[in-house]
Amino acid sequence: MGEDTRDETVVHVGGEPGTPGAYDVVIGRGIAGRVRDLVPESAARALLAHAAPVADLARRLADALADRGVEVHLEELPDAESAKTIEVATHLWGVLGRAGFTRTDVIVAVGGGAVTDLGGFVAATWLRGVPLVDVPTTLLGMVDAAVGGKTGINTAEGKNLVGAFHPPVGVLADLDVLATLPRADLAAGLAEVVKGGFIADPVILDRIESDPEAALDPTSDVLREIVERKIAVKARVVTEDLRESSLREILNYGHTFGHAIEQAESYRWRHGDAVAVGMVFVAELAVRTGHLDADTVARHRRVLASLGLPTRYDGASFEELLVVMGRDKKTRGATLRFVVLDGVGAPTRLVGPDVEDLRAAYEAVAGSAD
Ligand SMILES: NC(=O)c1ccc[n+]([C@@H]2O[C@H](COP(=O)([O-])OP(=O)(O)OC[C@H]3O[C@@H](n4cnc5c(N)ncnc54)[C@H](O)[C@@H]3O)[C@@H](O)[C@H]2O)c1
Ligand SMILES: O=C(O)C(=O)C[C@@H](O)[C@H](O)[C@H](O)COP(=O)(O)O
Ligand SMILES: [Zn+2]
Repeated sequence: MGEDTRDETVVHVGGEPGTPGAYDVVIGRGIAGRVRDLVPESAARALLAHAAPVADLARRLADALADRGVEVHLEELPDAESAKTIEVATHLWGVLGRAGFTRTDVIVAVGGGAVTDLGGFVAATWLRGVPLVDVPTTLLGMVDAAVGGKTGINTAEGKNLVGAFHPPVGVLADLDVLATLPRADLAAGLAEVVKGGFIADPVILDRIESDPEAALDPTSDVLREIVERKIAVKARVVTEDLRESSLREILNYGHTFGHAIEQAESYRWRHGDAVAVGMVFVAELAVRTGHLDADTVARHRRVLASLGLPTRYDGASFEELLVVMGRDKKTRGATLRFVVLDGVGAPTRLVGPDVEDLRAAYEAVAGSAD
């Protein structure tokens, strides 16, 4: 493992440092060696579960932990969403059981959001909870999935329907690992960054609008600034409301429709792409229900399109998507609930919208040009 440059920013999440559920997100460049500091001293064993494209990084992290005397078990996972299954979780529980993992041992998840969600779920459930270190290697993982403690897997009925809140003990976001990430995955990560702009931090939108190409360049200062801003938004929200009793719902902006697209398309759509369309849908819904002005909807389409993200969808029918949206975790009884905006940075809830308003928003998304 090379020398650290210690070009890093630390965002703290949770209560006082050292208290349960509190942890640091370390953001920087050339900082992979910091994994040694994030893995608890007490860990005698580490399960290092990783995505295939970052196998070299995983090996280097494993070597760094082995140098510290940790017994490391490396496991390469099926790609992307196919990692988030009960079969993969069962396989990892078997690895942990055979190796005798105890409550002081650690799981290190190295990959995109799919790997950190799955690794986090296994950490949450093994012995009812063991320490988790997240090393996100996609932009989306860094700005969203690895921060906040939501872990989970998919079932046949929908996205993330099984899971647990299980905060990591540390998150290592080394922007250098984004060098190999395809542009389409960078853009998908930026969809969640844009979400952070619309719900809480308009400066994010200003930065992207001023220079979308810089936002897509993992070596740029612009990308670093908006990554740090988005992580700060998420840290503030989950520190106040880890278990999504209220405020945390704002992080689900665009997700009710987005998750329905993902399931309807059998997870062939990237999560960030689906969320991009989901934000346009819910902005259209907000206009129809008297919350938002048309200019802000147009701004959604403009900023997303400037990053090459989709803003329209006409695959599955409205009726099909409505059924899936009914299984969204914000639904109460038969009442659908959406996060909508009263304006940029002013999220609120829309409870039980009229089905004709939902249909009109769907038609606006199905008919609009990218
Ligand atoms: N828990 C949360 O709060 C939360 C938040 C947002 C998203 N998510 C979940 O995250 C998942 C999406 O995450 P994602 O967008 O990172 O997708 P992903 O994990 O599927 O990764 C996208 C692709 O990039 C590859 N990859 C990873 N790192 C790479 C690298 N450095 N270079 C080249 N390729 C690399 C992966 O192998 C995969 O093929 C979804 O399942 C979504 O539900 C969870
Ligand atoms: O952290 C949250 O809370 C979010 O809603 C962040 C989302 O970007 C993320 O996709 C999350 O996994 C969605 O959660 P779910 O509860 O709708 O499954
Ligand atoms: Zn998301």
